[in-house]
Amino acid sequence: MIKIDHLTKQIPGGPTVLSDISFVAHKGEFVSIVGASGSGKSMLLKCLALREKWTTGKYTVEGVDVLANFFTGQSKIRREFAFLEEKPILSPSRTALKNVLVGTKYQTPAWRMLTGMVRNDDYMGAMDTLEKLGLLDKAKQKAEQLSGGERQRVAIARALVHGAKVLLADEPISGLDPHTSEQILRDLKALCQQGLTVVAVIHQSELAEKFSDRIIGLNQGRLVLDVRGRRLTTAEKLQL
Ligand SMILES: Nc1ncnc2c1ncn2[C@@H]1O[C@H](COP(=O)(O)OP(=O)(O)OP(=O)(O)O)[C@@H](O)[C@H]1O
Repeated sequence: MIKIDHLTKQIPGGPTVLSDISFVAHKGEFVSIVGASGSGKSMLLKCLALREKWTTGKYTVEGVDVLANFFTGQSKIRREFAFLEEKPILSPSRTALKNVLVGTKYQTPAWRMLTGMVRNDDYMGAMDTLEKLGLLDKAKQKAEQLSGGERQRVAIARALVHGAKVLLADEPISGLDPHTSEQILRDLKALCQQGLTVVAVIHQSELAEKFSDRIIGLNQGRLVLDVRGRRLTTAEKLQL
């Protein structure tokens, strides 16, 4: 379980961009973060990924205080939490399969990223994962020839192959057409049913309602909604 207690982030010498945020995300849950532009969604996700520091507050994973424990806290997050960028960074001249196998700088040693060398027995797992995400026929295609939705799914496959138990996705469907957006969210939902935890920034609240188990709503850095297992009421939507 991921647990955030009273997290506040103040930019040094600047504004407070997250104020007193508390929520939990259980294993296998699909949690959407919604809110207007500038409400702090990406900042919250980056704090969860340890890409940003917060000012006060406690972050625990499986009961372990993340900041107080290096190996069972910070190191575990770096190993098991994958951050999915809005526009995934793939190596354009490498195939989808090679991108999945090689991993990112957070997932794999630098020498492997540079040389592209992988173990033969890793191939089967990568192909299985690409198949699960409907990309088997694209495995040998160069990343630069893939569509936006396919690139996003390659990034998801890459995270899974490198052992991600939690996906932190920053607007994973931004710029994609409605059909592809739903396909990606359906894939993520199916992975949650297999035990993956997903925390995703989603701009369209109707898609968040359709696919997520829990909706966290932010307004000007404050948590204004924490809704589980149902759609948002009109009054709740007005709070965003
Ligand atoms: N380094 C920084 N210095 C000052 N302000 C910052 C910094 N980083 C973020 N902010 C501010 O924090 C607020 C929240 O930013 P964040 O990117 O989390 O918003 P968001 O909800 O993800 O917005 P969007 O939906 O437009 O991507 C914004 O007002 C932003 O300007």
